[in-house]
Amino acid sequence: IVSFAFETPRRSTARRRHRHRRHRATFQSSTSAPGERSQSSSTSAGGGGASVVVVPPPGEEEGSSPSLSQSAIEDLSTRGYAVVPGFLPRSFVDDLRRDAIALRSDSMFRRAGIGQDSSNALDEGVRVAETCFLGRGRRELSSSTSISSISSISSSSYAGGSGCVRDGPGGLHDVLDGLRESLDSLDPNAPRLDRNLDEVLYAYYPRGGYYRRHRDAVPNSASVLRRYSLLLYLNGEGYDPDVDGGRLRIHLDGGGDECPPGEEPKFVDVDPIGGTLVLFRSDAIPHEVLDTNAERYAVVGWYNRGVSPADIGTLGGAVGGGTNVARAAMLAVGMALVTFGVASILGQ
Ligand SMILES: O=C(O)CCC(=O)C(=O)O
Ligand SMILES: [Fe+2]
Repeated sequence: IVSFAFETPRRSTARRRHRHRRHRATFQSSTSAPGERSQSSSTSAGGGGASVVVVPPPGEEEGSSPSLSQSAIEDLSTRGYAVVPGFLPRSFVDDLRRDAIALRSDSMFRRAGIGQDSSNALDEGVRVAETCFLGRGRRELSSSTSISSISSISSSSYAGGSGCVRDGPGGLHDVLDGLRESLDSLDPNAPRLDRNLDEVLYAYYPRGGYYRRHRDAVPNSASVLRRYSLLLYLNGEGYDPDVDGGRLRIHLDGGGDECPPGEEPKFVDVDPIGGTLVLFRSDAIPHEVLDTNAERYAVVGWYNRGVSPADIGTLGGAVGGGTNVARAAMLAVGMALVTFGVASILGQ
């Protein structure tokens, strides 16, 4: 069993001063049982061995939009996932969490189904969570509570009216657009990610929440369009994964929704500390949210490839059986693209 630790930009001001430094974290031997982690680690691994470079990029400068470092891009292309602690500055994290809390108190969250399945079924054996789909400029998501609570606007470049921490300049959607551009640079030969098909939501796990092992993109469903999954944790400074649970477990055993028979479990656990970004390949990385002992907030998103004519049979079936309005809307956009813009879909 191996584990590793790197500095995280939480609590200690001494640590915060060093947050722009580059940290190389290397797996070390440890005697802990699978799933146990060292007290100080932000990420720990079970069963495997590898070297991980984590670069907290600058996010605190006024007016700058956090961007993906080259090493995170390399991690993503070589290992299929990247973890970036401190990607978002604390004030931004706090504003987004307040926005999510305000939207939840305005009843804009729904019990979450199992996202990658075309029926989007509710299954408490697999997942206990609530979600609120976010689209740029979705007007019904302009919570009055969320306007007054946004504190980072005065001290940074965010501007605009209600929901501006999402929709305003330098807000969430701008950050996510910037990440999409970085992801597009990963494989210049692959078709562009389709901005019209981005999916973004707030996710809330209550105490007693979880999301059992799954993949975000599975064949024969609309989720097949998902290329990259994104997680941005929004938990407050008091969130302590040793007590509050809710770690993200990234499975590296080569299996799909289950560990292959006879394989040793191999995984990395990520602390859902506010500001941490996780990106991974939606089809290749099974993962789960371990049981939560406290309320847990995150932005969850998917960057999708465009719809190709070959997809239409599969996706048509998915829309027919679907109850997920956002997914159906996404597919409607995709189908409209096929109808009206085949050339652009084929990249010609
Ligand atoms: O919140 C997390 O850490 C992961 C959530 C997830 O896997 C999902 O929403 O598909
Ligand atoms: Fe997932």
